[in-house]
Amino acid sequence: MKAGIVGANGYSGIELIRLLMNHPSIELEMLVSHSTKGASISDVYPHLSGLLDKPLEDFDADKLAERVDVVFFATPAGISKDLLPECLKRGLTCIDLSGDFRLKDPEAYETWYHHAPADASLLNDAVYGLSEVNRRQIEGASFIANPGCYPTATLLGLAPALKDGAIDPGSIIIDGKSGVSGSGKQMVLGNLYCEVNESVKAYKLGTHKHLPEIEQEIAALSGETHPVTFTTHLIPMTRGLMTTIYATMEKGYSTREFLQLYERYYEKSPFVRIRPIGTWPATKEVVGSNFCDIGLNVDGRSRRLTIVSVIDNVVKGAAGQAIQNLNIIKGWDEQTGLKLTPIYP
Ligand SMILES: NC(=O)C1=CN([C@@H]2O[C@H](COP(=O)(O)OP(=O)(O)OC[C@H]3O[C@@H](n4cnc5c(N)ncnc54)[C@H](OP(=O)(O)O)[C@@H]3O)[C@@H](O)[C@H]2O)C=CC1
Ligand SMILES: CC(=O)N[C@@H](CCC(=O)OP(=O)(O)O)C(=O)O
Repeated sequence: MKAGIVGANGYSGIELIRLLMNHPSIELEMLVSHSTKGASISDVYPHLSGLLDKPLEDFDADKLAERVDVVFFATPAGISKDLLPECLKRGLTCIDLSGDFRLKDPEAYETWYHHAPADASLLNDAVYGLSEVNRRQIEGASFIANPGCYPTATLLGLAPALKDGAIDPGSIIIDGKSGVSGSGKQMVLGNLYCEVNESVKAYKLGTHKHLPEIEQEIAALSGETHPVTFTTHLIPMTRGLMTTIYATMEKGYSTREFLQLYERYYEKSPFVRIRPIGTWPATKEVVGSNFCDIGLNVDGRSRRLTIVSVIDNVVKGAAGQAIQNLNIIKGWDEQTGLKLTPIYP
């Protein structure tokens, strides 16, 4: 099967390249860029010298349709909503890593993303690609809205408890922390070394575009719509993302009972690892891999459950989950091309 990447030059695009180069059933055929077309990908990224010397090309839906079967969009918000429909029309399988098709409500997209929304019927056609939770809808689909990085860690952390009715969906507080690659490769003053190093800062309080996405999917899991509190922090590391989630318990489970519930829910999900009682995951334990590691703790005094969920933002939070979704679409083993050992130390 042949693949194209639109936005090949960005951080998620370059991670798609790294992973797809090792996928046994995919051949990388067309790399689309915006500002560096004409150059070779290895000119822009010398770490690929001698490994991949493909040219970066202009977006052309007809050329993509002639040359590839699947297109990954790793473009900033507001781009794929215009380009992707051209590929869908031509019968291509499309996987969008941006937020353009995640929200079902076009007005919510306009409010949170400050762009005109995609066509409402297309928003309905897009399958929300949270692999472990929506596997059945993803099988055989041709159009995936890949989840955001914070929503991936958050929703995998919440899904078993919400499905069971074990926590109150109206009580959820999410404390998110991300490495700087989460912001992409564009130049931003706040991402400079001196601004980030030896510091932790909160950002986008109450305005983060992942808020409506998380609320939409909590409603899908619990059947109830509630606002959540979600605070994001920038951490001086390149990759890695942690969400620490707090929720009031509806059922009087012990930590051990919650762990059993989570083990059962993720029994057939090789990329989700549940930590044994009394241990909680660190980002370093998943970086470079498609794993989401989850640790739990019941605070009997406050009747709250604490969930700690970690991922690599560019793998499970972007490129890895996108490939996992393609594997599910095609009926291949979900782990094809993704058996990656985390990089340690
Ligand atoms: N970084 C992360 O951890 C995650 C990112 N995402 C999402 O994935 C998408 C990509 O993010 P990320 O890789 O971080 O972003 P980057 O800013 O690193 O890269 C985006 C790339 O998109 C390209 N681009 C911009 N406009 C166009 C266009 N009109 N046609 C073709 N290419 C275009 C740019 O190419 P050029 O350089 O050639 O101009 C740029 O390289 C975003 O929507 C992001 O929100 C999702 C989850 C996690
Ligand atoms: C550190 C950092 O800035 N992270 C970005 C992640 C956004 C992102 O990746 O956006 P989508 O997943 O919605 O496409 C942020 O918090 O805005």
